[in-house]
Amino acid sequence: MAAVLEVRDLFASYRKNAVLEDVTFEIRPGTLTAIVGPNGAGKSTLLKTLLDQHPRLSGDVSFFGSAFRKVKSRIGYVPQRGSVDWDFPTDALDVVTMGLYGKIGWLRRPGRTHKELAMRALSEMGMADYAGRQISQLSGGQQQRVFLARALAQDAELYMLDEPLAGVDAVTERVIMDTLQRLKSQGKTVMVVHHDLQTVEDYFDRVLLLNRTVVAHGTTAEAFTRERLSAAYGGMLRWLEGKSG
Ligand SMILES: Nc1ncnc2c1ncn2[C@@H]1O[C@H](COP(=O)(O)OP(=O)(O)OP(=O)(O)O)[C@@H](O)[C@H]1O
Repeated sequence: MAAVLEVRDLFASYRKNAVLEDVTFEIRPGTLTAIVGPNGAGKSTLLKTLLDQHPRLSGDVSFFGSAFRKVKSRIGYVPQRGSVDWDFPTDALDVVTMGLYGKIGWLRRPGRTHKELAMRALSEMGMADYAGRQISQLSGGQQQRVFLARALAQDAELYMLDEPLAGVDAVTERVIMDTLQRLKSQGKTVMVVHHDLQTVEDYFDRVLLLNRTVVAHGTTAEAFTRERLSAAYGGMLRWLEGKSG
């Protein structure tokens, strides 16, 4: 089957500081992949560069065999919660409805069916009761659920999430992971920047281990090994001492 995402020889930097160097990998449909690596490894920059939010110096990126701008509506992106202005005066339902703009068209106003789609996505995330709540008045975990509802409403084929589990409680973590597993079982493709090494093996079937370049990529059993992790993190990882395999 054709790749959902193909990345070849990708380089990116901030001014003169190289962040991504010669990044090459391919994501197949129906997979759930954790993007793992130390702080500053370039995980967020990778997502932003793939999604044309950060310039690439060189390299090729194709989604479904096309450039990002041609297939945008098939890709749902959930940025890091901290990168968003949550004081912006809008409510949860509007945030989700705005995610539908690719479908609505920029010149048309959302109609009743769009609001219904958005409500359904909020309900799936257990957030229906908060539809009319200003987003500044939601907890971190609730904001994260609204963000995921927005991506769900978009009905994308590929979902890219930047640390969706950061700072959320155990219930929200469960809701989010169940949702991602369900998307996978529906044949969708999901890529998640993930920090908690303890849960990688439980939650994900594939791992892309990144430290400026791809250190390992494959099934969790292949890529998430002691050897590969120490290559990515250096000898600094105490947690590795207790890890088998
Ligand atoms: N806007 C920016 N301007 C300059 N340098 C930046 C900027 N954003 C990130 N960087 C630098 O680029 C490198 C990669 O950052 P990035 O946020 O992509 O890493 P990350 O793997 O997502 O890190 P973390 O796990 O801490 O979120 C870091 O050294 C960071 O300091």
